[in-house]
Amino acid sequence: MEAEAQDVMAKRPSTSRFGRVCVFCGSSPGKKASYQLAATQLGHELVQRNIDLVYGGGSIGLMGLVSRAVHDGGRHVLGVIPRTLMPREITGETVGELRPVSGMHQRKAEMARQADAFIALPGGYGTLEELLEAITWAQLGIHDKPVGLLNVDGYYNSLLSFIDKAVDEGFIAPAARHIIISSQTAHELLSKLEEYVPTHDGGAPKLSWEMEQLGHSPKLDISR
Ligand SMILES: CC(C)=CCNc1ncnc2c1ncn2[C@@H]1O[C@H](COP(=O)(O)O)[C@@H](O)[C@H]1O
Repeated sequence: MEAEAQDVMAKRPSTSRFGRVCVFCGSSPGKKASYQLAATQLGHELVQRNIDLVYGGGSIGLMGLVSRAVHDGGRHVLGVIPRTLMPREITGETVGELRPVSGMHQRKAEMARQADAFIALPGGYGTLEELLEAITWAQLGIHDKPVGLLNVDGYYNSLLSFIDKAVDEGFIAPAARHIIISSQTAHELLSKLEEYVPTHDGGAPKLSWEMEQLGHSPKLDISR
């Protein structure tokens, strides 16, 4: 194949079953350049597969890097942000569309509702909380959306070991261990997420995110 034709093939957008992916990540950049590089590479991978982004809004840390990479690549970026975090001195200058919500719970539900899959990059408490909630919701059958962990430089090795321990100790069902899909690279992770087939524990209830069941507003329906 001629070089020009190869170039066209390489640039040709691939198709994805995901229209939009939710990325959870640190509001800090982390100490290693590899974390920042991974955030940008994940953004490029989404662009290459024609996938839009929903995230927590804000231009700080890894959040800023992934959102800028997706926006600069021409895909839609939706930032969902509680009104209290909207002042620019808190979250910086954002790109794309910003959707204000009334609080942190509404933000998570809206991000989840808008996404076809979840990916966590390295991050701190906020990222862990968002990731674990997405996993918990999958376990309860509230959604069937794949949940991926971008394990950059082994950042999440100890979390994965802890989850294995929880399985060994009888607190997480072996079937639920498979909810988390992890990989060290964005390309491989997206490919695995595309192939993911949800398996449901026959005994687990299939919940819907409704007011009567969970005590929140009906806006928390995240089915898509
Ligand atoms: C008041 C304050 C410290 C604001 C920092 N600025 C922020 N702006 C927007 N979202 C944020 C911010 N800090 C944390 N988050 C949320 O928590 C997650 C990251 O938290 P963390 O850095 O992993 O723990 C993000 O996905 C986002 O949903």
